[in-house]
Amino acid sequence: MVLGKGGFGKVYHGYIDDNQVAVKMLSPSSFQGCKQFQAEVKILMSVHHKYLTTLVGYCDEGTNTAFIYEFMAKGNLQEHLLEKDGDILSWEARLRIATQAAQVVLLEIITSKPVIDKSTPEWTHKSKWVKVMLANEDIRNIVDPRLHGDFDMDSGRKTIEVAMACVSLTSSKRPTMNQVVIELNRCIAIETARKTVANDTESEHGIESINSKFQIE
Ligand SMILES: Nc1ncnc2c1ncn2[C@@H]1O[C@H](COP(=O)(O)OP(=O)(O)OP(=O)(O)O)[C@@H](O)[C@H]1O
Repeated sequence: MVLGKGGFGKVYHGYIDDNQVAVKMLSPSSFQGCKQFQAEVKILMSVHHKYLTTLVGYCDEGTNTAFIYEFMAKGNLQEHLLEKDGDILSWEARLRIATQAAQVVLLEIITSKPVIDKSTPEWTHKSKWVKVMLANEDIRNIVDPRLHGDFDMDSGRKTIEVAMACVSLTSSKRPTMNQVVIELNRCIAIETARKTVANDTESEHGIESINSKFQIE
């Protein structure tokens, strides 16, 4: 069964003994190619992290080139974000995923793996729109409307600012991954507290306010 398709080629569902695995076959026309395959195997064999899918093996025999990963039963993030029906991810869950992803990126930076794609024309257009909304304090229009405003506005604004700063064209304006993780963790704390003290507006939880400011181009 085909699970999906990425830059290397198709990904199939399989078994090793009784364990489910995902087999990513390198297609002959793959634009990521053999060099990238070898680089990825080298990194994934040495890097282990709870937020990184584990590489359980690989095959590099003649024209048969494949990665074998542990099977992720809950599917991919994009499907969850774009899902029309069913459960949508809460703001808090999204923040946690972003923070965990940032931690992985941090790990990838430490291991010298390139991670961030350059901006596209579509992105330039979209980022201008986001900046206008941010300037107008109009973040409800930016955040997924299916959340119906069920998130803390301060945490929402800060998350968007962090995201925008991360994709600044000028590298000196981009925050470090440590800063990203710290800021997103603050956003999570605010969101968690908002839920915890929903019936107690006079919160005494001493949540740190978000004062730091990123420069956004
Ligand atoms: N370990 C896995 N467990 C379950 N499904 C997976 C797994 N790995 C990949 N898939 C499925 O296959 C699809 C393609 O994955 P793949 O990693 O090739 O693409 P990608 O995320 O675009 O990465 P890239 O193109 O950078 O290799 C995913 O979106 C997912 O649906």
